[in-house]
Amino acid sequence: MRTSLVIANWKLNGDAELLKSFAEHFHQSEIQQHIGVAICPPAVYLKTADVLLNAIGVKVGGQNCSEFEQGAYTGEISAQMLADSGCRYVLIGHSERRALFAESDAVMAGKVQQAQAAGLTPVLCIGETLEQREAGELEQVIEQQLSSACKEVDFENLVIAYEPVWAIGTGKTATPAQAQDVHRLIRNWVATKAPEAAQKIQILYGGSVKADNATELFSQADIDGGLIGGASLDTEQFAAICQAANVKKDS
Ligand SMILES: O=C[C@H](O)COP(=O)(O)O
Repeated sequence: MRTSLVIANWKLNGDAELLKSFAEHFHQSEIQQHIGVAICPPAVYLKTADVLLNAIGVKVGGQNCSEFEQGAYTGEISAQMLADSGCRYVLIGHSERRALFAESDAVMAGKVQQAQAAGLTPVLCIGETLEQREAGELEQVIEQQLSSACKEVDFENLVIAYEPVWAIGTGKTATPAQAQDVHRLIRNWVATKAPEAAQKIQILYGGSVKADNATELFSQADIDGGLIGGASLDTEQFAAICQAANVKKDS
């Protein structure tokens, strides 16, 4: 059985007070005893998150890591530094990194390898733009993003997040059927590389997930939870999304 995973991506938002509010809420609700729950705050709050959240079973993650292990790379944070700060996960290749910071497919493999070498679970983010979808390039884009990033990867220690770019922060969610189709495509692609891991790998959906659409999305056969942006800044709404993910899938 696959257990669900819900990850909060705070992006360039949040502060120590919001972390405290999360900690209080999850200390009470204990949903993290039934599904995986993680939070990716801005890097300067990771140690605070480590202290407040790891103790109650909510995992912590970075929003990005360097493709380099160490050296003269001003402003970068290595995967090992994230691990040292209490992280279990790191987001790799979020569409905002790709579009706004010119991260190409070419650097993804290095980041995934660095993350796994540091003992982190990379959360590889992939997804198509509206133009690509309308041009009939969906499958090609998804497979290209997967194959560029998954070189010498351990599929047993990988999470994939499907985030259609046109659904991120726009209020336009993919329909459950649209999302399920792509999640199945992703699982089938993983099966061609690692058949056993394909049934176990958690594939998350991201893009305007809210408390009121989470249940239908998470009930799809190949959707194993979510990567939540805007709605993760509201503790109660994020907790409701976590409750909606409390379903197990056959593996
Ligand atoms: O990492 C999260 C995704 O970018 C989704 O963001 P959103 O929930 O604000 O659409």
